[in-house]
Amino acid sequence: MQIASENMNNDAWLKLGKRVNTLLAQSDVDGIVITHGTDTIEETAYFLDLVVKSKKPVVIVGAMRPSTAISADGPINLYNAVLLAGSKEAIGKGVLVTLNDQINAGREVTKTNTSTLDTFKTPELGFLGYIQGSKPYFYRQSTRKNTVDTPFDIMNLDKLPQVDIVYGYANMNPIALNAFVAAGAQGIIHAGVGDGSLNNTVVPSLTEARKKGVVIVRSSRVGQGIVARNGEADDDKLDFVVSDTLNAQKARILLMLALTKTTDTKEIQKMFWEY
Ligand SMILES: NC(=O)CC[C@H](N)C(=O)O
Repeated sequence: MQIASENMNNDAWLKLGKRVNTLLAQSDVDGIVITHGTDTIEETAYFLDLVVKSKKPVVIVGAMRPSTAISADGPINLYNAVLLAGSKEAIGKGVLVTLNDQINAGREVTKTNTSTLDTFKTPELGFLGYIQGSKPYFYRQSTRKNTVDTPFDIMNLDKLPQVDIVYGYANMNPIALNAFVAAGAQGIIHAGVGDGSLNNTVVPSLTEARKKGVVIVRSSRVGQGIVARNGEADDDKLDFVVSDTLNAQKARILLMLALTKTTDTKEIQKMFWEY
């Protein structure tokens, strides 16, 4: 597909995931490079990290400068991506993202700057390694399960459950949340302030939604750190799930896939601690 990545959607992810799995099952394919717009690279990377059923390298790559710019970064990024996807070092590391001579994990990478070349980062936890002189150098690896070690199988799916994101802010109101639930959301990611705090104005609607069976995940708008269970809300009583370190857009990916397996909030919580 040739789309701007702001137009990425669930159907395209399913199509891409199936294609990647089909190609990786071939013995003459050693790895895959996917070129991708940078706006939603982090979502596609985590989606594939959870649904690809192979240890062969899958590398997603983008460029921050247009090809017409002075010192465009596309050519070097693409070159690095191909060598990474063909390297032994990248086998079993999950889906990887490379730009700017750095390698990040699909679960953790996020776009941190609207425009600069060094925009892709793994805040605090750090990137996995460098590519220098046509060689990948790895220093660390995510401890979270990916690819062959997750239970998610998309090969027979033609739709993903509706999960929407509600953003927290001072003077928040429940209008958007109520609209998502009325429109059939099966899951809501609440990107709360601080460590996932809930404004009093949305608690009744969240509680009501949960009673209707909607799974509520408390994430944070901060972008770094853990949202811990029973921290800023009584998750046990409310029967909510916490996102651990996943930002809202990544929590949405995991919750969609989790809901293809179960609606049990205890099981879903375990997934957020495991993947
Ligand atoms: N720098 C880019 O990747 C282009 C941004 C574009 N909006 C996209 O994500 O597809």
